[in-house]
Amino acid sequence: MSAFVAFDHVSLAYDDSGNAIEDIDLDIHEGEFVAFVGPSGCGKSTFMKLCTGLHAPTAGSIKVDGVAVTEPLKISGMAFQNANLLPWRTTLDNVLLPLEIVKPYRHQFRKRRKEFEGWARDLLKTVGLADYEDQYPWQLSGGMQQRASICRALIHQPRLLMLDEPFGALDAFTREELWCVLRDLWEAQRFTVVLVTHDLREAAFLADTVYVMSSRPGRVVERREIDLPRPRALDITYDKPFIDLVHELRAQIGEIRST
Ligand SMILES: Nc1ncnc2c1ncn2[C@@H]1O[C@H](COP(=O)(O)OP(=O)(O)OP(=O)(O)O)[C@@H](O)[C@H]1O
Repeated sequence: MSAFVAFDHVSLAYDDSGNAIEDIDLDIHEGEFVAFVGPSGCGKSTFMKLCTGLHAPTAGSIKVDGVAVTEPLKISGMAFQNANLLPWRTTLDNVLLPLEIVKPYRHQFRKRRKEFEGWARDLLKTVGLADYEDQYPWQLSGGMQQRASICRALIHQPRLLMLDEPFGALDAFTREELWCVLRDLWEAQRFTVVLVTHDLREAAFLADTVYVMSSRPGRVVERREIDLPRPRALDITYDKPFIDLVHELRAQIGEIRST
């Protein structure tokens, strides 16, 4: 299988203080769900910026879908720790936003608005927000806002979904609920996912492959395939194989932090 995202010995130095990430060499296949974990400051967000063309590498090269990344990618959707919904727009209108901005949809927006609203409504229904389409962000809980933010990231049917700590600000129960929301969306649509997280359980539950990064300069020190069968139910997170796996990942990061 050829790589969908290909990092070929990539390094990035933001300034003359040295590399933020160094010699990242990896392939992500189309439809794969990968997670990046590592100590704070190891370069997880930097990896995302490189992957989506928000920064250019200082060494090495990056290809997405066989094409060198030289400008911001149009085939990606993104969600972050803060939902960042626009407070003056309803949930539905927030979800529609990328279609007003991203090519080729923006030129068709007026003409196809009803159809696009249908897409947004379908997504909102999938994540349990059917009754909140007309509410404003301040009328939603943090978990609901993050659900809407994931819908917004997916509305233009991106082939690559980039998630930077998307559930980091949520309580443990809501977080686990949203793992399942994301799992179901991914099972149904099989877009490629790059998830950056501090939560090792989250990485192990959701991902096919977990990359562990070292402290600055961030290098990939471990590639771990998660061979737990799919679809995965939350219950598996209480089973021994899962707990052992998370312990191993934790021990590895502990080692990195102490060196
Ligand atoms: N725009 C920038 N200019 C200069 N240095 C930067 C910039 N962005 C990040 N860095 C540095 O690059 C390194 C990696 O930062 P990055 O945000 O990618 O790490 P991270 O693993 O996502 O961190 P965290 O887990 O704390 O979110 C850090 O040392 C950071 O200070």
